[in-house]
Amino acid sequence: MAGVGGRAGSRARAEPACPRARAEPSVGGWTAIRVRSRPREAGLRSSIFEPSFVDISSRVCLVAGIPGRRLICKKEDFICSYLKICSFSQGEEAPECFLEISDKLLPIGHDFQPQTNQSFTFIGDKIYAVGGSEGTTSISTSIKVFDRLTGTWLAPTVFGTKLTPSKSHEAILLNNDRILILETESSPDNCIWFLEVDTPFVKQTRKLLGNEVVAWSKGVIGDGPKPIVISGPSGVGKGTLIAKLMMEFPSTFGFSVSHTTRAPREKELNGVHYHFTERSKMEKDIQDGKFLESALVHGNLYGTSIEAVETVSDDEKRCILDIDVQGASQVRASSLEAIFIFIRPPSNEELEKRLRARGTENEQQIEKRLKNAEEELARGKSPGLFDHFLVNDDLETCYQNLKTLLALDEHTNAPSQQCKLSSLTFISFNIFHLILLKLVTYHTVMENFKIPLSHSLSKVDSKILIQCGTNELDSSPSGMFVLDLSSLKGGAPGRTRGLRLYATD
Ligand SMILES: Nc1ncnc2c1ncn2[C@@H]1O[C@H](COP(=O)(O)OP(=O)(O)OP(=O)(O)O)[C@@H](O)[C@H]1O
Ligand SMILES: Nc1nc2c(ncn2[C@@H]2O[C@H](COP(=O)(O)O)[C@@H](O)[C@H]2O)c(=O)[nH]1
Repeated sequence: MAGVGGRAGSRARAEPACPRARAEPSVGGWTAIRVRSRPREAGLRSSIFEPSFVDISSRVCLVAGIPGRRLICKKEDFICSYLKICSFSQGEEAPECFLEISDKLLPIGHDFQPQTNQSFTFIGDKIYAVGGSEGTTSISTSIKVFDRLTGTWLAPTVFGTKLTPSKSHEAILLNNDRILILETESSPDNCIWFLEVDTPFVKQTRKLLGNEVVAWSKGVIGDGPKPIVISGPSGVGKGTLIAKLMMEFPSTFGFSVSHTTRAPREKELNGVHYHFTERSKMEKDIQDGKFLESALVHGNLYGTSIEAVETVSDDEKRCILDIDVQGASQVRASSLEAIFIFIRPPSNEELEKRLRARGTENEQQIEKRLKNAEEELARGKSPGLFDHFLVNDDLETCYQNLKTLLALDEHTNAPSQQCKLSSLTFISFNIFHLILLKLVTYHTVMENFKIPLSHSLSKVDSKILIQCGTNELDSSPSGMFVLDLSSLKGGAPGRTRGLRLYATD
């Protein structure tokens, strides 16, 4: 049984004595029903849970939830299959079968009480309860999963950057594998989150851990920059090139600090160059699904933790990973969606010269690294693994090529908006002025965009229509907005990019 999430009521109203529900306009088969109260004359024991009632076609129907909460119900799925069994006329005793079913539907009254600002999303036999708070104005970020088959609550392992608490949120199921969480009254760069519940990343991690797994991924308006994976044999100059990039663009790039079991070199700092760690600890963390990738390289364990990548994204920077070819192919298979760059040496002799000149390995280790370099150079050619190849002969030339590839060289370094505008200067003044005005209006609207408490949502295909009501207390714009999810990219462990947000008439 598929279903949708309902948002906990942020605008609870006084309960009338009689059940009344106002069916709001149906969009794409979805009907929003505002549930107001429980009928006294129904004579239902409310101890099982606090049910809400709606009056549809002169039948009193029970809806799981709390009075005052607004539920969004899809006729064919949630409500109908539910109503068929448990609808009963106003004033009738509730049938026994209903009590049984309601128990399984939401285990409220047992070890769980629904809370304010908590949403429930029904996916198959699971119910995902997100957020909730008792008596406070902010939601917690807790997630509970109820398994209706076993009637038990599961404690999921939660990956990813947890959403920032807000006063209330909406939960909308997408593709049965993730729940879109829209936080009200939050800024546009902080209000869109995805709770992945059955994406490839979640499936894979669930298999690894053998228990329930969910993962947060923050939504990004626009395409956002992809992370960069840099690979190549030891001594080719990856670290040198990355250091130059970080030095020139300190606010653009962030380095993914790997874990390793190798001993620190002189001048290497724990937490800066690597997280130096015990093998048993790292193996356990890998088993616990904390790593995006890991590999045995030159006899030591190396790996990129999910946290390492998230830390850079949380800093709003573009993540750079310096990893070997095995790691690169694991990242390629993940949902990180990065740009993969392979650095080649001008010759084997030059590679050996650089490794020796670096003076960080003993003879035995140098020989091991040189031998592994042959294999790495061969594996680097694997079809579809790397997007770009650079030869690091002259360092400055290679660095310039890397910057060109990343669109960072002087000609393309200007912000895209400026480029767009400068090309418009050739267009007649009036058209230019009009477009400029539209752009400025658009950006002002979008910068200020936040979903006010007073709003309604509907889902049409891959678009979420957000009708924002006027709120005298804040300056958030009113009107209809569209959140277009048709080109989603990436996802946990990382950002979900490719979202479009625009105002519409
Ligand atoms: N183009 C270049 N020409 C000459 N020397 C270089 C060049 N690029 C890097 N080097 C030097 O080569 C050595 C190895 O470089 P670096 O440590 O950056 O390699 P790496 O690929 O990061 O190695 P590892 O994979 O072992 O971490 C360093 O001493 C560095 O200064
Ligand atoms: N698969 C991974 N490989 C990694 C990671 N961090 C570094 N590396 C690679 O290891 C070798 C050796 O590094 P060194 O610092 O000991 O010289 C080098 O090729 C790195 O790219 C990682 O997290 N995962």
